[in-house]
Parts: sequence; structure tokens; C-alpha cells
Amino acid sequence: MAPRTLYDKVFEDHIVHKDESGSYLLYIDRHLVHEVTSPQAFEGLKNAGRPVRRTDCTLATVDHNIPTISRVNFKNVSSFIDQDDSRLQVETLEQNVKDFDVTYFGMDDSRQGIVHIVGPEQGFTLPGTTVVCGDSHTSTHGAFGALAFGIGTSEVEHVLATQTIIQAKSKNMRISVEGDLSEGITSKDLVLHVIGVIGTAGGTGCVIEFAGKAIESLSMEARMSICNMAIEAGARAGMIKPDQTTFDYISGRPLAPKGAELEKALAYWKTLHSDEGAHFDYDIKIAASDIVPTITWGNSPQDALPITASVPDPAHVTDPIKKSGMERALKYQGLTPNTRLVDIKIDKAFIGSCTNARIEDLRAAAKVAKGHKKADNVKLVLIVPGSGLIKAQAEKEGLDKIFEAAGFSWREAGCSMCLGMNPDILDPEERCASTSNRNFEGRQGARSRTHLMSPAMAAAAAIKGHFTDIREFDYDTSDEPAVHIEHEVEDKLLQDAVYEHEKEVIEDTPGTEQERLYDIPKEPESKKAKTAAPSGGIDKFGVLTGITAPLDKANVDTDAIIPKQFLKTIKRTGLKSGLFYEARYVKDPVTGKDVETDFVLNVEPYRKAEILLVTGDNFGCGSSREHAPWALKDFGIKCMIAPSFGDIFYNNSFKNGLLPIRIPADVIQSTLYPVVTAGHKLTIDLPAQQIRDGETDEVLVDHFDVEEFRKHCLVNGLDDIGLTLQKEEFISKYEAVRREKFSFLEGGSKLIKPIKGTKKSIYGVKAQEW
Ligand SMILES: CC(C)[C@H](C(=O)O)[C@@H](O)C(=O)O
Ligand code: SF4
Repeated sequence: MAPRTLYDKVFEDHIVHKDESGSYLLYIDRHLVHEVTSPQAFEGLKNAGRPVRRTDCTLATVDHNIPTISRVNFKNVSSFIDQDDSRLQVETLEQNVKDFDVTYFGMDDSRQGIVHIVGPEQGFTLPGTTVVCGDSHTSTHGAFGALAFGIGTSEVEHVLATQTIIQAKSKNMRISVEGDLSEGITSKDLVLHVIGVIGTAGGTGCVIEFAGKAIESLSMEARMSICNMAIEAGARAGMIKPDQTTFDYISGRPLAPKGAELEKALAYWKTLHSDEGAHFDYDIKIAASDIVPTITWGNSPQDALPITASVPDPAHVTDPIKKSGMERALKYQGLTPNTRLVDIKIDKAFIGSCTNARIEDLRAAAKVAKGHKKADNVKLVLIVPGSGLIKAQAEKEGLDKIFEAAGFSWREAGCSMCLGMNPDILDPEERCASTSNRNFEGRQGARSRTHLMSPAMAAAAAIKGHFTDIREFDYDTSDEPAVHIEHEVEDKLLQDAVYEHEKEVIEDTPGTEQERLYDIPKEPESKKAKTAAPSGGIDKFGVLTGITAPLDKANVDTDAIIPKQFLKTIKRTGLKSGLFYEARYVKDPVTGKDVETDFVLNVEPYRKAEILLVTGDNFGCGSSREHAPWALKDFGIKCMIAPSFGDIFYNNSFKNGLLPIRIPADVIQSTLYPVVTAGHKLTIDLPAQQIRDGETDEVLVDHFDVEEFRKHCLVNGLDDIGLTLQKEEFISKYEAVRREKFSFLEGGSKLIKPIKGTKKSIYGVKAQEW
């Protein structure tokens, strides 16, 4: 057999079926679910009378919408969450997990937390598995050597119904970080540096394997931070080969295999590495010694600079798209070119998110905060642990006390100010030192200004009141040992906790030990997918002649296409007014009402545009929110043309009957843009894969690429869940083989019983006082 990459191996081990057009049906081992991207998927199942195929492969928690204030008085979601739409989304999930028998960690369960923290923490995420979630940062789980990627809501429904996903094979990219990281340099600096080098579109169409000595010497927490941000480099997924560090992390976790099954798993996991001589489409080398403390200045994660640098000056940029992008970012961020980064003052700091809210991150921040107080100009420092268990662990180590003594605010677990779907947001023009992963316009609140950095750097900025080079920070080293917990001690704590919890589960579960641990709970025959209703169908796409709106911008993220406040709906429609909301409206200072700007879609004739012609790369990057294509569709857009698209957005568009077309930037500039700006419509002929001038019928693009299977579905208006269910025979066959070969994956989340209402932490300490 030819040498294969880590990605090739995991991909190939999950192929259920390959059709003639070259499209694959992949089996999904682990499906994580949260409240924002699941309501419409469960609704779809209900409408079609479909069950969740593998409840044991599905695990749900709640994270985006929940307040992070103390839960001392928590009774239930209805009385605890004030915001109506947030409450509705959480309540809808709670109803759905009951209706579909999905294991759920709710707000009264100390295992609740950010979905990407909970999966690994429970041992649900395992090497060599396929992991999906309706969330772009699912790439996090790739740190275990899993193939993990974000999906849209239609795909969530597809996975719930069929336990499979339709996929094209991505390209292989390797980023090797050679040598040792310098003292004080963290995984966050490393990943920001990498994105600064390859750009936010650098990984488009690829799965990135992070390799090299610097990566291998990192802890699992640090590896997760890196894979977490692979999506910010535009990649489909990030992966790191599993090794002893991985196996040690997994061992003893509640859902990890045990005994003979663990031995069997280890034998397989040890084969998961790229073979000598395996082919990589792109092979990038980075010297670890080049990496210094890194922070972002603009509105894209690629706007990363060493802390020793100054704000860039657009006067030195020649490329017109880059120059105007830079000018816009500087204006938005309220920055003056050539100001030293260390001279920029902050208003708030946020230490949290699925990138940096693990115990190691909190320890790093506490080490900096110890013995200090936040600066007077800093109004708020939010410390938001990634899960209830991390919170409990931090409290056991006394980190909460260190933070409180420094004047920081110690909170309950959730996504919090990373996205601000809950009440934790910045006020307009406030500047935040943030450990999250996205610095998009409006990300942390309308007109908010975000700068990404490591936990230690964010804590140092909070103490000093301005960005600070952590290498020059004055640590209170005399107290350091009190904060630093030896790994062995920590591991022991975790092991005890896990076993204690597991005993509880096993005692409650009938059957033999082997059955209890490894058997899939039997679905009643009547609930099997066979009963599924026929395909629902999508709008057909044939030949479209439509008004085409030009959009002269690169890296348009899905946060910009549809901001977070519109994600709280539990429906797929009604999003028209939210489309490009921040760009289309400004608030009238007197009346407080929305007033239209001169954004292209507010101008005639583009109010009736059906096609969007984007000149810059990477349209629809970032978040997996399917609300972006829903909003475009609601507006009337049916086709988007751009040099490249964010992977998840590209997929989501097809699922909704929208056609994204990739056309090289120079062809757009030289051929399409002049026709469109001259006021001509375009004709998109999908069957012929051609673009013509809508007025003269002149052929402008003789051939554009589109995968055969996607074209087939679009032209015929086919719903792919219906199509996949016709492949039941292949799915069952794969499952039979999987039961033998990967027996250590059986049982999944059903090995844990929901312990709703429990006040007990698995650490055996009083984690929360509710
Ligand atoms: C809500 C969800 C769709 C979104 C994502 O996909 O990333 C969110 O987690 C984010 O970080 O923007
Ligand atoms: S990126 Fe932020 S909002 Fe998205 S899952 Fe992670 S913590 Fe939550």
C-alpha cells in the first residue's frame, strides 16, 4: 500500500460508500450538539418522522446562550435565563434531548461546558474517530488524531438521521514547527503566528496536520488550542498524530475504553501517523525559534504581529484590496498607524472560550495575576472556565481566589464574551484583550474591538492596563509554587474523580460489565431509520439570469453575513433583515432607529439582486452558522461567485439550493466585474457549467467546476438525507464491521447517565453551590 497521511488513514477507515461521481459517504463516530445550531435539525427530524440513529454517538450540552453569573440560585432554565430568545433556544434543546433520548449536560450538571471542552474531558473524543458538531471549532478535537470538522444545521440533521455525512476528500497540508519554542511562548502564540504566515485562506480545501518537535512537546490542552484555530486558517480540519501524551490524557476518562478494549484501541491508535514518504499537497516549515508573543491588531486572525511591533501603516501597502481592508480595520479598531502595540490601552479583558479556557490556561493566567491588581483603567476582567469540571478543579487549586484578589470576575462555564450571545458583551468601541479565536467586527458586541492573545498576555494586559510583552512581566515568583500543581497530582485528582463517577454509572446500569461498557443500547426496531419519510427536497437550480451585485471585499466572514443576534432563532426563515446587518444599517443617534447605509444591497437595482459577485478571497469564512445561506436566500440571492469560499459555508449553501461558484480572482476582475458594474445581469447556466452576459448572452466563463454529486442534487432539487437513507444497506454493513473492528467505540455517550439535578462534582468537591 502506498504511504498514507494521518488524514488519509482516518478518512479511509470511515468510508461507508463511494459513488460514481467520487463523492464519499463517511461514518460519523462522535456527534456533539449545542443549542444554537440544532433546533432546526431536530425540527426537520420531527417533521420527517425520523429518529436519531445513534444516540450513543451523540452528546449534547448548552454553552452559547447561557449567562455566566453565579448559579447559586439556579432552579431551572425558564427562571434563570432572562433573554427570551436565548431561553427559548436552551429550552428547545432540553425538549429535543428528551424527545430523542440524547445524553445531555444541562446547566444543573457540573459536566456542562463549552461543547469542545466537554467532549475531550469526558473521553468522548478519541483518536482516529470522526467527530462533527454544528460548530466551526470542532477542529479542536483533531488534537487527538481525530478527523473533526464543523458542519451546518442541515448536516447536523443528516448526521442525526443517518450517522453519516457526504464528503469530498480534502487536500493534505502539513505544517511542521521545527525546534523548541522559546521560554514563555505558548500554543496560542504559535497558532497566531502560523495564521499570520499562511493567512486565513491559507488552509482552504485542506486538512492541516501539525507536526514537528515543537508540536510534539506540547500538552493536550495546548494541542487543542492549536487545532481549535485551524478553522481560522481556513482549513477543513486540523490534526495532530496521537502519542503517549494523548494516551495518558485519555486514559481513565469516563467514556474512554478500559481494560482489553483499551489495549485493542491502543494497538489501532499507534498506527495513526503519517507514513514515511506520504504525499502532502503542501508542506510548510516554520522555525519555532521565530515565534514570539503574538497578538492581533485588526479584524481578522491573520492580522497577527509580534508584541514588539507597531500598528501597520497602509501607506506602505500597494495592493488596493489589502490597503482598503487595512484602512477599514484601523478605523474600526480605533488605531493609529505606527503606534507601538505595547502602548495601546485596554478597557476589558476576557480569559475564556474553547481556545483557552482549560485548566492549563487558567493556571497560566493565575500565575500572572498572583499578587497583582487589575489596572484602574480596566473596567472588567472576565475569567470564564470552559466547563463546570474545570471550574471545580481551579477552585480546588485556589485559582479563583487569586483572580478575585486581583479584582477579576470569576464566572460559570460557557462561551460568554467570545461571541456574546449571552449578556457578556463589550460596549461600543471598548477594547478587549481576549483569549478567544475571532476578532471580527462586532464579534464581542456592536462596534467592539477585540485583540487575540494568550491567557498570560491577556492577564498581563489586565494588570498593566495596556498590551504587555509577557517576557518583561514581573511575576511574583515567590508565590509561584502555590499556583503550580504538579502534573502527577493533577492526574491523580482526575483519575480518582473519573473512577468515582464511573462507579456511580456502572452501579446504576443493568447487564454484565462488558455489556454495560461496550454494548450499544438497542434502538427499538420501530425507531430504525427505515421508517423515515421520503426526501423533503430543496429548490431546483437550472439556468438563472439575475441582477448581480458586486462586492469588493476579501475575507467576508459569516459573522458579517449574519451577526450573532440573529442566531437565536429556532427557524430557518425570517433572516432577510439581518443579512449584512452591520454593513447595511447604522443607528440614528437621535431616534435610535436603523438607517440604511449605501451598502451595495441597499442601492437600486441591487435590492433585487439574485447573484453576488465577490472580488476577494474566502467569502463565508469563520463560523459554521447556516444562518448565513438562510439569510442570503431570504434576501433573494441564489448564487454567489468568488475566488474562494469558507469550506463550511460552501457546503451549507448547496444544502439550501444556493450555488457558490469558484472563479479565479483575475477572471473576476478582468471579465465579470466590468460586465456587472456596467449594469448587466449575469446568466448562470448550471447544467452547462457556464456563465454568460445576461444581456448579450456572450459566454464570459466557458466552464466552472462543481462536484458532480452537488450539481445532481441542485439541478434535481434533491434532499440528500433522503438519498443517503436509500444507502441503508451500506450503512448497516459498515456498522457491523465497526462493531468488531472498533468495538472500543461502542456504547459512547450512553455509558454516562444524565445526572440531572446533581449538585455533586466528579471531583468530589462542592463544585458549584447550587
Ligand atoms: C454558533 C456557531 C454556529 C458558531 C461557530 O460555528 O463557530 C460559534 O460557535 C462561533 O464561534 O461563531
Ligand atoms: S468559538 Fe466561542 S462561541 Fe464558538 S464554540 Fe468556541 S467559545 Fe463558543
